[in-house]
Amino acid sequence: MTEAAVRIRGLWKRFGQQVAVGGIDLELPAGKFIGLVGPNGAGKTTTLSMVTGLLRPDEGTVEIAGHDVWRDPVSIKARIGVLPEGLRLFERLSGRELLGYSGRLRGLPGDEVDKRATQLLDVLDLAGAQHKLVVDYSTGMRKKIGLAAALLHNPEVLFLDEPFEGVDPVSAQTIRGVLERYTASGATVVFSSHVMELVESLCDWIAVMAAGRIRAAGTLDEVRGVHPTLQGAFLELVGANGRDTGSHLDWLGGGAAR
Ligand SMILES: Nc1ncnc2c1ncn2[C@@H]1O[C@H](COP(=O)(O)OP(=O)(O)OP(=O)(O)O)[C@@H](O)[C@H]1O
Repeated sequence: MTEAAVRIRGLWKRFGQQVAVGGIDLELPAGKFIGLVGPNGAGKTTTLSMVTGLLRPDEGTVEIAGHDVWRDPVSIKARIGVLPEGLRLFERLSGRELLGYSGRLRGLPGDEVDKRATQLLDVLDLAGAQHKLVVDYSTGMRKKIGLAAALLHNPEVLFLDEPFEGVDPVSAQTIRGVLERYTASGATVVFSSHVMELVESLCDWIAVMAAGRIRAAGTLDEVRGVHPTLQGAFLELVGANGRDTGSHLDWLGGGAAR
């Protein structure tokens, strides 16, 4: 039995009448590349926000490496790295300054921060843009500098909300390599994505969410079950098989304005 990196029990979050997360119990195994997948509005971001201490749950507990996220926030924050959705960065700092600031905030010595920042900027192909202000970065560059800031203190568990969105294929390959190396050393990556092929090729372990609940969780083979692809299993698990794909939009196409 593998040790759990993250233990979620009875997690709930409501926004008014809307139940965003409706009672999740989940243990995420340590040292794995874990994919959290689900359709739009399934509750992935809300779950990740509660798990990383960014959003207070209505009910339930989350433990990371045996520490309660909401009772022991300081020790948790030293152990995790987070690339949140809608990442807010210090826009008026350059990429290098941002890493310098993040590293010092984490209590790392200045020369170690400089060394790690140089290596991360190189690996993520941001060295040429390191003195540019973050406000002038492209979407993909923002993801990469956010990822570098999340990795700088070598966390035990890394949480990434849609890390590959807006990232070009070359950078995606690099990010993948960095993350594979990171998990091979025993660390855990938890990431959310809509791209099933990507999840299928990267993840050892998957949790499928829909309407605020976990529909399936386990190894890739367990979640795929009898389906040849994760996409097939996903569509069945979230109840989207046989859904109308727009056949009634008979006015669409052909280019003639009518
Ligand atoms: N701050 C908020 N106020 C009100 N409703 C919210 C809020 N945040 C999320 N919700 C609602 O909670 C539900 C889950 O949203 P969430 O962003 O967690 O889904 P998601 O799985 O991350 O979706 P996506 O894949 O589209 O990013 C949605 O119905 C959403 O409208």
